[in-house]
Amino acid sequence: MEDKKMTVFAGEYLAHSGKIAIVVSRFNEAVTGKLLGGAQDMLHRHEVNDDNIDVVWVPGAFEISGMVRQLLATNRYAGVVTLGAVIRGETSHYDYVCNEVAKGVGQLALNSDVPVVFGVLTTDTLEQAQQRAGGKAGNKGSDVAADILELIDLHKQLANA
Ligand SMILES: Nc1c(NC[C@H](O)[C@H](O)[C@H](O)CO)[nH]c(=O)[nH]c1=O
Ligand SMILES: CC(=O)[C@@H](O)COP(=O)(O)O
Repeated sequence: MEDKKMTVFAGEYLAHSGKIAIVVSRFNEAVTGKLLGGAQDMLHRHEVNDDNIDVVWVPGAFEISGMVRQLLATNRYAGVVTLGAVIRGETSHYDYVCNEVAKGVGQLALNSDVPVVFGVLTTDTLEQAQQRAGGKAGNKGSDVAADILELIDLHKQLANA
């Protein structure tokens, strides 16, 4: 998949303006680990080095929102990436987890001056998740890492307007 054209200044900007946090859930780690790798690879390719990337693991997608809230409160980050994989099981638990993580991350993104992106897979099957974590449907982690860089760029432009 061709990379979206990005402003390479992001790496330089981050060096002076903050870091990027990646909150990733451990549940379905075989999938979320690949999302993380995709996100890190995308950031590296846009000159964001590991000194400016903080990776925070949480048990499951339900815990992502609370951790994002804590990280935003530090005022240390120029952007926050969330990564997870919620895969439907036998019960309605899937629906509750999906609803809460989507609602929580959405509210945080809406109420924060720092961009927050949603990279949590919500799939019916493991195969669907695998396809979106480096399979034939691409890598959602890579996609949202590109999105956070674009948003950081936009926020910088707004701040300088
Ligand atoms: N079933 C999945 C979960 N469930 C766990 C919750 O996210 C949470 O960690 C637990 O309820 C304790 O609060 N989490 C996922 O990320 N993906 C799933 O498929
Ligand atoms: C998304 C979930 O919580 C799900 O994986 C749990 O599986 P089950 O509904 O079979 O308990």
